[in-house]
Amino acid sequence: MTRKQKTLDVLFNDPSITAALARVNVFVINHYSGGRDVISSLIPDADFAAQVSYDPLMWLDYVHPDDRDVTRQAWNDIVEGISDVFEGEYRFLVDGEYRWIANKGTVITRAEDGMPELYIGADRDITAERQLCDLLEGEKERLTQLVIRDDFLNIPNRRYLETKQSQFFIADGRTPMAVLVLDIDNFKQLNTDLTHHGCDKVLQTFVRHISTCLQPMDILARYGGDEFVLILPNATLDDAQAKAQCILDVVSHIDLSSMKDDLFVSVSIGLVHGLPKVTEDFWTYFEEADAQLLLAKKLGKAQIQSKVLG
Ligand SMILES: Nc1nc2c(ncn2[C@@H]2O[C@H](COP(=O)(O)OP(=O)(O)OP(=O)(O)O)[C@@H](O)[C@H]2O)c(=O)[nH]1
Repeated sequence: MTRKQKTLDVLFNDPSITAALARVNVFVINHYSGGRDVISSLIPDADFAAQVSYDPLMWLDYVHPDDRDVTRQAWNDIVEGISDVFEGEYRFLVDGEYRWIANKGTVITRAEDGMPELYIGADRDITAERQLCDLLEGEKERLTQLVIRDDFLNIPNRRYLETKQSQFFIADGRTPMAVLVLDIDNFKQLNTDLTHHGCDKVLQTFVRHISTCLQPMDILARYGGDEFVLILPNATLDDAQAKAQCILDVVSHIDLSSMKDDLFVSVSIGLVHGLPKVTEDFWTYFEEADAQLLLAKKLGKAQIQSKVLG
């Protein structure tokens, strides 16, 4: 008896070994001309087991359509003899439902035509692990959103500006960028006139009004208190100045008469525009815009001061 036949006898003809292998998620497939033997831990599907044709690609029909192309590519390397070792994670039809399976295995022998003959691998149902990972990922994303958003005004906060710069600030020397720093004028006095609670409402109204000047890709963040940052990726200087003017106008139309007569709101804006260089970051632009804001305050408030960075 050949060494190979001995191996096959042990694997397939000793029921205790067959059962033990399946229990520890080891599966073995022996293809031979005209049929195949399978020891399987996770492929109890009667339909699959009943298939006898020698088609090493047939099992891919049981892989979820969304995972099939990637799995097929990896398995093709095995079939074509490019590699003997296979590793993959995919959804597989087990007893009528798709389960996530991790499969790692290797071809032990090939037939004369080079096709895989004896394949041994370990497969594991990782559905519960995947579900837990998805749950944790979702929770992580939810917590991240909580940390980088101002939950009172429902816009990004300072931490967003500090941690997500790569998402909104392109510094390649050729992409235009405008950064505006906005600060409500005389908010301290307004707090005295309208109470802190009343001014909280003003902050919400302020954000609602400003939003009418913005487009989806513009980012309005609360820096803190009554100070806000507006990032206008890809904006021309004219666009940025038009938006700043729009903000000045809509804020001047905020109606406080339901709270108190003869009160109005205004905002001062520092605007910086340029083509950020690789040596610059968001804070370079922020500092310059903040300096322009200070100038606007000094020159009488309710105005825009701009600077173009070289
Ligand atoms: N109602 C309310 N007030 C806040 C909040 N955060 C900060 N403030 C108040 O906003 C005021 C900010 O005042 P400043 O910006 O320093 O000064 P200002 O009176 O606006 O003066 P200028 O900025 O020079 O026009 C302070 O009185 C803070 O207590 C908030 O969340 N709600």
